[in-house]
Amino acid sequence: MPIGTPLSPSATRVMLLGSGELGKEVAIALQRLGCEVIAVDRYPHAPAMQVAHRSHVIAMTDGAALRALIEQERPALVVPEIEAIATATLLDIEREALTEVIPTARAAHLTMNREGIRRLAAETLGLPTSPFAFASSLDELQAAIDAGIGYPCVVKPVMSSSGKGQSVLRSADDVRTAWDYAASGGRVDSGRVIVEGFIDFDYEITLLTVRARGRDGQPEIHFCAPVGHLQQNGDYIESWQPQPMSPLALERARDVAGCVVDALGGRGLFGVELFVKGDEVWFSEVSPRPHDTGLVTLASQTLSEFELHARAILGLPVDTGMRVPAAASAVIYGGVDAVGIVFDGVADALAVPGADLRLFGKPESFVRRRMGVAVASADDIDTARSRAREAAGKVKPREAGQ
Ligand SMILES: Nc1ncnc2c1ncn2[C@@H]1O[C@H](COP(=O)(O)OP(=O)(O)OP(=O)(O)O)[C@@H](O)[C@H]1O
Ligand SMILES: NCC(=O)N[C@@H]1O[C@H](COP(=O)([O-])[O-])[C@@H](O)[C@H]1O
Ligand SMILES: [Mg+2]
Repeated sequence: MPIGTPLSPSATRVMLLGSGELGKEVAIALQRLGCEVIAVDRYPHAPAMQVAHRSHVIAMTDGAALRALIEQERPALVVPEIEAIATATLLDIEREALTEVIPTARAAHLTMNREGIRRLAAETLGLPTSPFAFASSLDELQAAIDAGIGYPCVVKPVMSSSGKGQSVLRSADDVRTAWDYAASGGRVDSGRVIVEGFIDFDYEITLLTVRARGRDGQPEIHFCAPVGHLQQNGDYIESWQPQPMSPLALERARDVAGCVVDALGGRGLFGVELFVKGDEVWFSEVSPRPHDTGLVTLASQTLSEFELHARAILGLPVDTGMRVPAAASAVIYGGVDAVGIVFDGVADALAVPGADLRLFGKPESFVRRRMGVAVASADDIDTARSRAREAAGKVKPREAGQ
C-alpha cells in the first residue's frame, strides 16, 4: 500500500491495541516508515503511548468502547499487541470492512483463548502437542488428571499470559492450590483452565515466523533463526539467538510453524513457541504478533522482529537475516512496588562490551513487572548470554527519593 503523510488527510493510520514494551518498538518502526500511530491501552502513559502520535485509554475488553474508538479514528490497520481484547468485536469490524485487523481478526480471536488455538493446532491441524484437557471446576480438573494427563502436569487459566495463574502440579496435593491460583491469575476470570501433560524438553524455542506479501502478491513465509529461551514461573527471563538445533528438529519446527501461521493467515510476524527433545518437536502456543523472547532481535538481526512486523503488515519486503553471530537478552524486573521509579547503574550496564538497554518507561513498577531489558551481541551464544545478564544485573531499579 502507498504510505501517506502523518497528521494529514492522506495519513496511513495504524492503531495499536495494547501499548506495552513490544508495542513501543512496533510504534517506533511504523513511525520510521511514515505511519501515523495511535496507541491504546488500559492505563495512561503506557510505553507505546510515549512514542505515538496520540493515545487513548479504554478498557479494550469492552466491545462497545472498542468499536466506538475504531469508528472515531478510522485506522487503516488495527494491530493487536496483547491478547486481552474484545476479539468478537474485531471479528464484526473486519466483516463490516471498517478496518483491517492484523494478522486477521480470527487469529486474534483464536489466540486470545488457549482453547481456541490448542484445538486448532492439535485437532484441526493434527500437530504434535502435549496431552491436554480443559476443566471448568476443581472436580473436572481432578477428573481430567486422573483420566490420563497424570503428574507432573501444568495448569493455566485459558486466558492469561506471561505465566500468570500458571503452576506445575507434582501430585494430587497440588490440585486445589493450582485451581485457586489459576482463578486468581487469569486476565479475565472465565473459571476455565487447560491442564497439560508436562513435556520434559531439552530446550524450548520461539520460531519467529513472518507471513509477508511476496513479489507476486501471494503470501510468503520467512523464518528467523530460532530463539532459545529460559523461563521462570512461566515468564521469560533470558533469550538468545541462534539456538543450535539438529537439522531434523529445525525442519520439523519450520513445518509446524509454517502450518500454524498459514492456518491463521493474514500478514505479520508470529512467535511460534515450540518444545524440543532430540529430533522431536511439540507445538506449545503462538503469538500472532512480536514475542517477548524476540526482544533479542533488537541486537541480533538486520531487521528486529518489530521492524519485520511493521514491514509485513504494510505489505513491504522483509529480510530475516542476522547481523551478528550471536546475541542474547536478559530481563530487568522492577524489584519494588512503586510509582515513578529510578534506575541506577545505567552507565555501568552500557559499559559492558556489546551491550544495549531498553528501559520501557512504565509509570508503575511491581516486584515482578518487566521494566526493561538488556541485550548484547558477541561471537558466541555463551558470551552473549553472560554479557546480557551482566548488563541487566548492573541496572538497579529503586523507589524515587530513596
Ligand atoms: N506442557 C508443558 N510442559 C513443560 N513446560 C511447560 C508446559 N507448558 C508450559 N511450560 C513452561 O511454561 C512456560 C510458559 O508457558 P506458556 O507459554 O503456555 O505461558 P504463557 O502464560 O502463555 O506465557 P507467555 O505469554 O509469556 O508466552 C513455557 O515457555 C514452558 O517453559
Ligand atoms: N508475554 C506477553 C508480553 O510480554 N507482552 C508485553 O507485555 C506488555 C504488558 O506488560 P505489563 O503486564 O507489565 O503491563 C504487553 O503490552 C506486551 O508489550
Ligand atoms: Mg508462552
